[in-house]
Amino acid sequence: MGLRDIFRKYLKGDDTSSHSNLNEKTKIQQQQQKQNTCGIQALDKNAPILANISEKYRQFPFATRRNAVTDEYEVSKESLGVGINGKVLTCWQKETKRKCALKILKDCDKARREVILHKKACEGCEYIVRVLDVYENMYASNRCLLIVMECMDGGELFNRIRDRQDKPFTEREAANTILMIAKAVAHLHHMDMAHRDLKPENLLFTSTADNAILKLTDFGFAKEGNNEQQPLNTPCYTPYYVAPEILSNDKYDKACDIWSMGVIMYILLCGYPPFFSIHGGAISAGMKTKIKAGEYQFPKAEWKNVSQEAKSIIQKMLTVDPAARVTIDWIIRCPWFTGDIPETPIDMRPMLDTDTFEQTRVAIAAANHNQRRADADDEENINLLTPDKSRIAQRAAKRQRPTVAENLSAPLSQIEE
Ligand SMILES: Nc1ncnc2c1ncn2[C@@H]1O[C@H](COP(=O)(O)OP(=O)(O)OP(=O)(O)O)[C@@H](O)[C@H]1O
Repeated sequence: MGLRDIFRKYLKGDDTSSHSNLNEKTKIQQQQQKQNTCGIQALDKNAPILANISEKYRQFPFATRRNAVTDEYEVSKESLGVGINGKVLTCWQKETKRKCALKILKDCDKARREVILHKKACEGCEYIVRVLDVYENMYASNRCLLIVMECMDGGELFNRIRDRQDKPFTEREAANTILMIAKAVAHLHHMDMAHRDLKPENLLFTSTADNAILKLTDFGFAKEGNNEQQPLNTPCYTPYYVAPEILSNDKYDKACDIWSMGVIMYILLCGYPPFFSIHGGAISAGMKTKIKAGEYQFPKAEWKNVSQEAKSIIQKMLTVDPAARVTIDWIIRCPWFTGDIPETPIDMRPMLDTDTFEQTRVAIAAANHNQRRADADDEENINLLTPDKSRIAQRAAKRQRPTVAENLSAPLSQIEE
């Protein structure tokens, strides 16, 4: 049995937890529908600065609006996506009828940092989701920041590949996709910013058209400058994409984006991640060891038709020592992107298997939520769905059988072929 089949088997292996995860997701969505647009209110012009906002974030470096977002936008109940910070809703600009996306964050330092960095990053780069407006409003009795963004109608990276039935994904397309990600990351790194949460859920297509552009979003963990004496106490990560230096609690910044890109590139070329496991918690000790040692393989079954050049780029991206890892400028210059790339079809089904992939995301989000709540740094950024998500997290923590996410977290060496 090849690694692709093993990955597929373990994705599908845990029916009970899959169902409960699906139910939890439905519950989150129902709760969101209830909470949605009702109760968004203007913020009084003279409302005092929140006591918990630190000096650094008191002033936005751009104009925000304090009138209700509903003055200019029709806010729908339709949810475009579920993130750990809550909901992203569809809205329409009343004047232009333009479809947009609305992300609501409880106002606090972390939310302000996200908005400020996202707005700054999207200027001058077509590969980063545009922030159109920022409102300071009241919502569900909380002071909130409402980010109006361009609507990415093509959806998330893997969902688009999965939904495409007509032709298989190829190495040529993988190169085009990675190049768009690389251009977004290059823009950030050149402005001395690291994204630090690069994953397929944060990579969205403008539309479903063939020539759609892939753009990066979610600056919730982005960091500017080289202020390295203050790493997050408990780094947040999605197990598949986490860089070894984060697991070792070392300083981490731009180089961790390169590692995550390496993982995404690996998946795009074979259909399963370089590091996954079948036992233990959301990220098992065995999986951590493998990531820290940079131990992964290019099994012949899936990799024999992939170009040597692509493999070599992945190897350089997945270099354990962040100082020795290639930089984004090196990656951008690789001839692989522009050269004669094979049209080898890639079987993405294991990773993209419709339901299991969604359920895995929910389980990982729940596990991460647990971790984030333990981090005093993040404590104040409680999202508007906290009660529901806490329940999922508690349930995930108590569950005897491994969840789907947990299934994905055992080292490859533990898998017997
Ligand atoms: N501009 C947009 N257009 C369309 N869909 C979007 C847009 N922004 C976000 N989404 C959808 O909402 C989901 C959650 O958005 P986002 O990642 O910004 O939220 P989050 O709460 O910070 O998530 P995370 O759990 O990754 O930290 C995305 O994965 C995507 O599916």
